[in-house]
Amino acid sequence: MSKKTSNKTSLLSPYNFDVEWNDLMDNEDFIKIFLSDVLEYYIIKQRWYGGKASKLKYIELAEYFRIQQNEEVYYGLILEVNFKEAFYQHYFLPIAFVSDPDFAQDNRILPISIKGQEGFIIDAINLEAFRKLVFERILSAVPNDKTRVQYHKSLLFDNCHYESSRFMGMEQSNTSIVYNEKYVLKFFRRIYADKNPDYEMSRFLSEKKEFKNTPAYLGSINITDADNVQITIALMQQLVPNQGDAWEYMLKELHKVFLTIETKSVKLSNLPKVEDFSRLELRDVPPQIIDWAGLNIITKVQTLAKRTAEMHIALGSEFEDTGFTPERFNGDYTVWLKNRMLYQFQNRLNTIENNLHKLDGLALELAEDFLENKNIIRKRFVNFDWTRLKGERLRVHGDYHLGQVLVKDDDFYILDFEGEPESTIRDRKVKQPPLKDVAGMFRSFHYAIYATIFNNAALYKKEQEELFQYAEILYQYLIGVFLGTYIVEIQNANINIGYHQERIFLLKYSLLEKAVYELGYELNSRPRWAVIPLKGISNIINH
Ligand SMILES: Nc1ncnc2c1ncn2[C@@H]1O[C@H](COP(=O)(O)OP(=O)(O)O)[C@@H](O)[C@H]1O
Ligand SMILES: O=P(O)(O)O[C@H]1O[C@H](CO)[C@@H](O[C@H]2O[C@H](CO)[C@@H](O)[C@H](O)[C@H]2O)[C@H](O)[C@H]1O
Repeated sequence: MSKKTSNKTSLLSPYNFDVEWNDLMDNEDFIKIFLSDVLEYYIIKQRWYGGKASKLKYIELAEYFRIQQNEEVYYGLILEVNFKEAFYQHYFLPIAFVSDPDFAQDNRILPISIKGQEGFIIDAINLEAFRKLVFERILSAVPNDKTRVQYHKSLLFDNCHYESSRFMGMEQSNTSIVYNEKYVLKFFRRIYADKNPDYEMSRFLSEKKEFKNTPAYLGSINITDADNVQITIALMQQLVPNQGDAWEYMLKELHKVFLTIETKSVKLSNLPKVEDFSRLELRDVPPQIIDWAGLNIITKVQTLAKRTAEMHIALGSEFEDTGFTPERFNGDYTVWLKNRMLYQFQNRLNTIENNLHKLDGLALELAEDFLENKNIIRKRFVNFDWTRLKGERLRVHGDYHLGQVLVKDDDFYILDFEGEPESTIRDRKVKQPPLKDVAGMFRSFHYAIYATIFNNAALYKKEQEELFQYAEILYQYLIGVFLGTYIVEIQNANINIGYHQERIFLLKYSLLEKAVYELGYELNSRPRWAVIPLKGISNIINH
């Protein structure tokens, strides 16, 4: 190997290697230069890189494998990124060598010359030939593939051929490719030494349980690492043509509801209140509420509740695969839960203390209340007595909110089963009360209602404080209508989610857990929104 310059950017003249592409990964000089000289600079700029808030120490190559078809070879790399704060993360990066100087100018990682041929190493996903190869390898997958790189396909993925591919181009933490405008292949970027829950859940729900309201599972790629652990690197699903996600949809609908306050002169004092967590059928919703909010938002919430129940019914109806069989609450779960809650809570206290200066007005007031009430909140988390719970725990979605649901015509499709981003891969697979997902969705309703008020402050005539009172009434009806449908559906299918008081206890517990989780998320990424979970926490502890 000879090096023409010691500069560290990808605009350099190439590093020369006197080896074939097929042997490049055995070349120690290449690995050293690739990992330390250039990759650090490349990786921190990527959208999918999740280590931006920490200090990168060094990158190691944990594993590499070949993604190939006949003579065409690409490398899949599993990179171990080590941080100064004493933790590490793994990322998947497939690489290709291209010699066309006009190609992928913005996506080059390293200029090299291999056996005299000058070119660049790039992220292979940029290369159509690579995307086509991956598509064809999944399409031609054989049953029970036991090789190191296992391609799998479902019976639904058949009778087609490669036509086109493009980046999906959505705001996302992984990289998804749309094929033939019909299929979506998600390459996972952050990799965990296990099967990805998104793959497990998608395959289980769609292939095994034929749950229709999630994109159909079509195929996947898993690799077996040096410790014989299976690691998912890609998931192929049907593309669901849609009109956007349920978050955008709700924001639009809620804006109309808030405008109606003026156009129909809806008086707060005329709106009947409803008890927390009531179960409401349509006929239980008072005419004043229907007249204000409109029938559409109510029936949409019922449909979403039905789909949520059907997802949980599918997840709760497995008796063979122990990864999915329902379980009872027990002492081990309780110890696990309390440790997790206390750790998360302490971490949030610290985040609030460090970020108080970013808050003002109502948010600051509520944050100060939060700190003052810390012992009461902590006690709520510790007061979890499993001996009083009769319901079951299931595998759940784990990060269920309106942004994970697609709207298609009058129906909803549930996506992204990767679980809660801050949790370890093992924690994400722990069986939980399904009401935890329901609470996630209720928090999202609460978010959507408050986001509507904040986003449109100038368009509404009433003071914010008064709008918050409308907000709380609307929220209580929406969750009541959701529960009215959800509980009937789930009980008709004999899934045991506990008796009335137990359900309310689990909902409140999970709402508090989720709001505390959100508080950290908001303070780190969009402090202006921290007021929403703070309001949620205050509502829960003051009731
Ligand atoms: N099968 C699909 N059909 C249609 N759109 C999809 C599909 N899968 C994902 N999307 C779109 O891409 C977005 C990101 O997908 P998601 O699975 O949440 O990715 P990530 O895990 O990278 O965040 C979704 O919000 C949705 O808009
Ligand atoms: O990126 P993910 O979908 O895995 O989820 C994370 O980011 C979400 C924000 O996009 C965050 O959700 C929170 O904000 C939503 C509105 O943007 C709201 O609907 C959710 O109720 C609220 O939790 C989610 O918690 C986080 O895991």
